Order: sequence, then C-alpha cells, then structure tokens
Amino acid sequence: MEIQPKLIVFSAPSGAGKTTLVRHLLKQKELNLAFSISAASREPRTGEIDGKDYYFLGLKEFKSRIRKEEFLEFEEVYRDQFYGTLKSEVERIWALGKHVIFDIDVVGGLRLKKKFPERTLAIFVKPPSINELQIRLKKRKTETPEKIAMRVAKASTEMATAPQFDIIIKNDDLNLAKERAVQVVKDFINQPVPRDEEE
Ligand SMILES: Nc1ncnc2c1ncn2[C@@H]1O[C@H](COP(=O)(O)OP(=O)(O)OP(=O)(O)O)[C@@H](O)[C@H]1O
Ligand SMILES: Nc1nc2c(ncn2[C@@H]2O[C@H](COP(=O)(O)O)[C@@H](O)[C@H]2O)c(=O)[nH]1
Repeated sequence: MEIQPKLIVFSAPSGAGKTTLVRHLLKQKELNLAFSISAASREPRTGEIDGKDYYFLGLKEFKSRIRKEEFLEFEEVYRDQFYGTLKSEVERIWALGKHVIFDIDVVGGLRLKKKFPERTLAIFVKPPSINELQIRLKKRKTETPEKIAMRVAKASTEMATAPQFDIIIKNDDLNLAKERAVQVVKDFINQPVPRDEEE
C-alpha cells in the first residue's frame, strides 16, 4: 500500500526533551518514521557523527548552501550557529516511503507547518519550567555554562509560541510524555491527507 508521506515536527526550547522523544518514536517501527538529519554550522560534540546526528557543514559551507537555495528552512538559532533542513533530505526520506520526523527550533517548526499545512503535525514540547531546562542542560553536560545561559535566555520567547502549534506535549513525567507522543503521531499518520496537498 502506498503511504502519503507526512511531516512530524518536534519543537521546543533547548533542554525540553525533543531529542529524547524523537528517539523514542524512531524505535516504534510500525510508525514508519525516518529522522530528518539537519545541517548545522557548529562543530560536532563528542560522540556525534557526521551524517547521522547532523550534516556538519561549518559556517562557510552553510552560508554557501543558503545562497544556492538548498534549504527548505534554516535559522540562526543562536549567534553564528545556523541549523537547517536541506530539501534533499526530505526528498531522500520520502523516496524511502517513510514519514519524516524533525527535531528543530520553534521558528523552523512553524515555517514547515506553513509550507505543508495539511501534511504536517507540529508538536511543541513543554518543559515544567524554565528553571528545569537549566537543570536538564547542566546534567546533560554538552554545553558550557555560557552556552546554557544563551539557550535559557531564549526560552521564554520560545515558550510564547506554544499556542501556534497543533499539539502541546508536557514533558514532566517522561514516560507519560512518551506515551502521548506515540499516540498523537499514530493518530496523525493514520489520517488521510486532504486532496489539495496530495502530490
Ligand atoms: N521528562 C524528563 N525529566 C528529566 N529529564 C529529562 C526529561 N526529558 C528529557 N530529559 C533529559 O533532559 C536533557 C535534555 O533533553 P533533550 O536532549 O532531549 O532536549 P532537547 O529539547 O532535544 O534539547 P536541544 O534542543 O538542546 O537539543 C537530556 O539529558 C534528557 O535525558
Ligand atoms: N530551524 C532549525 N532548527 C534546528 C534544526 N536542527 C536543529 N535545530 C535546533 O537547533 C537547536 C540546537 O541544537 P543542538 O543540537 O545544538 O542542541 C535545537 O533547538 C534544535 O532543535 C533545523 O534543521 N532547523
């Protein structure tokens, strides 16, 4: 049976738990999801693999790809740190007959929703508080204190975008959040795409 490929977007402030929920969903094979590997201008963290976690392009190459209009969306999420979805990445996943799942910032998430309104489910992951974000990021040990401060400083503006998303998942109790994520994604991919957005 042919599938109607969809876009599942997870957006939130840094530390809310997007990656954790997306990884959980990718383990549910019956959902037929593939992760959209974003391009990033930053350096890889210890353990991150080029072509698996991100396409690590560096700033010069990233800007050159912007000029060549290779992105479906991109954003300077933090100062001099660009992230974006390459058009080729979404095409690659759709050619595999899979739905695309994204872990991207709130601006990028809403941009994709605007581009493909009917075939996108835009999910906002809501942390219990901004203070909790700081605690989680500290525990994650991937960012310097300065970078954590920069990420947390942006969080309240990002939280204000929550009502523009289709669904808000509160990520306080992680198991409950995982269950709800599986349920809403399952419901969405089982819905038909309205005719005007069919290819
Ligand atoms: N419900 C939760 N309770 C406690 N810790 C959590 C919960 N959900 C996720 N975490 C932890 O919080 C940290 C941040 O989670 P994660 O990396 O998934 O966030 P993120 O939104 O993807 O952040 P970023 O945008 O920086 O990539 C991780 O160490 C994760 O294990
Ligand atoms: N607009 C986009 N935002 C993206 C994309 N890929 C990741 N991101 C967001 O960047 C921050 C920081 O990520 P980190 O890996 O450095 O912690 C986070 O909010 C991501 O969701 C993208 O393609 N477009």
